[in-house]
Amino acid sequence: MESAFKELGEKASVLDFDPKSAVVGGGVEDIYGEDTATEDQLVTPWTYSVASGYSLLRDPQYNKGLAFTEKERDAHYLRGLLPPATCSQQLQEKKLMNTIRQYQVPLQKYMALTELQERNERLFYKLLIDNVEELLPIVYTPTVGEACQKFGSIFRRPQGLYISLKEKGKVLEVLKNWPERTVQVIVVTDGERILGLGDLGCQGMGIPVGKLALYTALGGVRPSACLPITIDVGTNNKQLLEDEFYIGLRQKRTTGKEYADLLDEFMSAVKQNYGEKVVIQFEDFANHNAFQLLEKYRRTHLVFNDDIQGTAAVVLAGVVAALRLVGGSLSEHKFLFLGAGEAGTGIAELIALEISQKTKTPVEETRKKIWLVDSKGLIVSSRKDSLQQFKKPWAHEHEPIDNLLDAVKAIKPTVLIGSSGVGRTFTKEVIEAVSSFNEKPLILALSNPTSQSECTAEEAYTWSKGRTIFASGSPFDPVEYNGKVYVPGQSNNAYIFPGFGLGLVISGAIRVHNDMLLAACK
Ligand SMILES: NC(=O)c1ccc[n+]([C@@H]2O[C@H](COP(=O)([O-])OP(=O)(O)OC[C@H]3O[C@@H](n4cnc5c(N)ncnc54)[C@H](O)[C@@H]3O)[C@@H](O)[C@H]2O)c1
Repeated sequence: MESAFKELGEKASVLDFDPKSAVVGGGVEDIYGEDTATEDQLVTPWTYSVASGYSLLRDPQYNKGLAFTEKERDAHYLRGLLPPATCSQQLQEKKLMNTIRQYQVPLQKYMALTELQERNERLFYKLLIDNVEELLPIVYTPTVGEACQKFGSIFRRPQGLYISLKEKGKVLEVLKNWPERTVQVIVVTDGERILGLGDLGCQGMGIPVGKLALYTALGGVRPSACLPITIDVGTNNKQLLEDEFYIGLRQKRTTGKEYADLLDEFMSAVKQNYGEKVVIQFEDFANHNAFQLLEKYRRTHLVFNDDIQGTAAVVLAGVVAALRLVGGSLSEHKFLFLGAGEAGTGIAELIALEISQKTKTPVEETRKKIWLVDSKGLIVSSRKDSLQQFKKPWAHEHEPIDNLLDAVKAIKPTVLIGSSGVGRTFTKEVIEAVSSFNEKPLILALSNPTSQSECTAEEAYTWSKGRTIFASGSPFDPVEYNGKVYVPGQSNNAYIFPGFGLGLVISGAIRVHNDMLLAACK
């Protein structure tokens, strides 16, 4: 098969590699602890082997299947390796969409798309771009959640990079095993809080893979510049630990110093290998790590936590857009959240910042318009000592309330936001209560996947007698109520992270700031 490869050496840069844009980083800390951009340095060009013939048909990056033209078949030693017919990409797309639409089970559609990605990457992205509304729920929430749950059983070819405790001390070497040298966006998870499904350990890989597919389909970032990574530090999911098909480390999650050291090694290795300007998107980390990691690395790396910051930007954008229907300015509204984790407190803070900027009021004041309920009830000042750090700014003066319904009645919010990851928590009583003092209540049921949504679109419209302005994290179909069709919105960070990440890449940013998020949501 050797003859089937053409050693192109430096010429390969024309195809896939631009040495001028490649940098190696390091970063020097300045006296304020903020490090500054590293001077771009040229790196030695790699020698690339570009497949032809039989190997080309098995190289997903370049394979076109029957869409190879007669001329290409001659040029790339493909004669006889394909049936005589040629078929345009449009026709291939039509055929595949027909096949995918025939599958009744969403997971089968997911698997068909994964196989396509592994076979013919260009066609996969063409399909995704042209049919984004139809395929988004497959490669992303809700189906990707099920795919992660069953990842071990449906696992065929590895996608992305796995860094486990076994690789401690060798993370840089692992990164060097990845075939692409020019990486612009990394999405990384440790699998501890996959959607609202909890700890899925190593099987969380479906999330970075799905998110990065959207970076390409919606953001236009080249697939080869996207790197999905799962950091496997074990799992506390007993079912997975006992599952013979589980693909991850079979041990309880490591915490404390060992966890922090591995993350540290990873973050430095990324910078060393890909430079300063690679976006590192943290995804589906549990909140006890997510806030700390963001705080720790936001001054030294181009990091972005989609659950905290992406969700915040997209929800603020949604709320501002909804004001055209519900009336009033942002500062005239009162917000109540169910769920005070990454999504909830992230959104709350960005809303408070926007009001602060608009009204020239200190953010400590504007936060008072926003209330949060967690698993122990309304967050109030008497609970302050026992609250996690990220909840403390939301502990306002109020008597304790231990459930959502009473909190709704007491606070009388105009906007009700669900971000607890617990399904069916916006009950009939809750929605009726919020509808009793609002002409048009704004209700956002953000928890994913569909099974964890705080309520369905149908429940929201029916229980509010068609008055709610509603959006959800996972998509719902339009609902007919009293002879009128209501089309629910989808409030999901998928609307923002691909564009936000692209913005970071093309602007050459080296840090993420809140102003960028506010600009993105506008
Ligand atoms: N739509 C989107 O774009 C989007 C973005 C991010 C997260 N989410 C979804 O939001 C949910 C939460 O994500 P997160 O990252 O904030 O998780 P998290 O674990 O950081 O936060 C969950 C919060 O909910 C609280 N909680 C748990 N059970 C509760 C209960 N029974 N009653 C009240 N509060 C309860 C917890 O105390 C915690 O404050 C997940 O389902 C996730 O998929 C959606």
